[in-house]
Amino acid sequence: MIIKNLSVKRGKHTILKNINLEIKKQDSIIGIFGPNGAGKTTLLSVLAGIINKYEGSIEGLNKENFSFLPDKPYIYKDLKLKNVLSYFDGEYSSFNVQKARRLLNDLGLDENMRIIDCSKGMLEQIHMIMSISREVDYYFFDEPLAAVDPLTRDRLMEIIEKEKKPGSIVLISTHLISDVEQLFTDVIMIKNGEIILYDSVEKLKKESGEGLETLFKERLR
Ligand SMILES: Nc1ncnc2c1ncn2[C@@H]1O[C@H](COP(=O)(O)OP(=O)(O)OP(=O)(O)O)[C@@H](O)[C@H]1O
Repeated sequence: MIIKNLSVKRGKHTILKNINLEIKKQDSIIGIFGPNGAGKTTLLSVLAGIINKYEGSIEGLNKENFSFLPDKPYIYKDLKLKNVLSYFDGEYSSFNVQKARRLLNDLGLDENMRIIDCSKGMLEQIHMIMSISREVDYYFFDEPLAAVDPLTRDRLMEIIEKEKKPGSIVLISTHLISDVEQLFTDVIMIKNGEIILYDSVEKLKKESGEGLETLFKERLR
């Protein structure tokens, strides 16, 4: 995926400023960090085609080769979980229904449960399972692990690592840096709509001798 000179404006306000990124390292899991309002959701929404008013170009993405998990629940509340499975199965040729069933079962989520009866954390798990069960080249997850308890968070992180399509690339925006930092191979930092850093975690840690959260606070001060 190659992003060239990407800018997003709302009236006089520029939300993303001339972003250039080449994201091509297979099997990378990239954390997108930045303060509130930095532009993380806007960037992921542009990549997912939700926002289509922008300047610049994005190469390498098409309707069928990415899976997007927005920061708010979007699954229709009146459905039972089994209907959600059927819906995804019919809607996306990339959806692996056996994988989704296995993961729901592993997490103890009953297919007969109605979405409206799910807790916030359960909803987050269901959305993640639906998203990761698509066999795609790119996964875009916007703040996916905010509502789950620490044990479930660990299990979901394991699921992201193990269950994504082999060779695929995952972009995850999050504020939970220290909780999830072992998941990331690379980091993108955004400040005021600009990319101020894109590097591998290994290199950053070696250079600074710090954890990612300390680095984040230093760079974004
Ligand atoms: N529809 C809109 N109209 C005007 N401004 C917007 C709109 N959507 C987002 N913005 C502005 O764009 C900026 C970036 O917002 P965005 O949601 O991308 O940030 P974020 O990094 O995801 O923040 P957070 O960490 O709080 O979720 C903010 O200043 C926000 O006010």
